[in-house]
Amino acid sequence: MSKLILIRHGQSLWNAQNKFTGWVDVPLSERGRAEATIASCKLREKHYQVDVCFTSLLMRAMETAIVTLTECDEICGEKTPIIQHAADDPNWHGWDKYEGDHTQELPIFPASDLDERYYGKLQGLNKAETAAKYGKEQVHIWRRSYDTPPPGGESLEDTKTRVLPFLRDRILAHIKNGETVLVAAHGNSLRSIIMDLDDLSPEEVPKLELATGVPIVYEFDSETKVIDKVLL
Ligand SMILES: O=C(O)[C@@H](CO)OP(=O)(O)O
Repeated sequence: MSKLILIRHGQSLWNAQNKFTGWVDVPLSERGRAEATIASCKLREKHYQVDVCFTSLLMRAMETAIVTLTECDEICGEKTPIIQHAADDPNWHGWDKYEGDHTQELPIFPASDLDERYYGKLQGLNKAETAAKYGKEQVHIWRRSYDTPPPGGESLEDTKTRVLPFLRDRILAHIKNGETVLVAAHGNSLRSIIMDLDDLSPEEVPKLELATGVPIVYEFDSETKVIDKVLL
């Protein structure tokens, strides 16, 4: 049975400082790495084996993917997770030049399509201070409404517009093959995916909150229809 395991990155240093992060490339905190370790153990307990992994280009999602896949490495089977960088730099001398045994590799594909929502002028600001300045209600609209973007940034609708083609063309292609896919990404790129899979309306999605480092596992039937969803 195909599975899609979604994981929001573990706590980042700016999550810990309550700052808007968006596209700023902030690494995990110590707690964030511990959350990814716990996620890895939970996946092992369930005997899940990952066939392919997708992450955003941002370090906090990549770190989460690597820790999740390597802490309890049974979830990779006997395979080695290897990052498959996009080879569009002419000076790139990377994995595509290597002609080894690709059957022993678990590919990790980093993709900007899965990046966090761009938070525009709010990036780097403290969330509580911003709420004190502009009002709690306004900041809640910027953070959780479907179609109102934060100043100079992306709305959830904008984020969903770039995430969904990637979900359909890249991620669900593996689900159709009966594979187990791990996606390590962000609150709002994952909200976009969950909105689609759970068929949530723009009125329902503001209530959807995702904890850091908690795997959400979807199971699909052979028609790529969701038949089960569990939070580990
Ligand atoms: O700051 C951000 O990039 C996101 C996720 O941490 O914040 P929010 O929860 O407001 O969407």
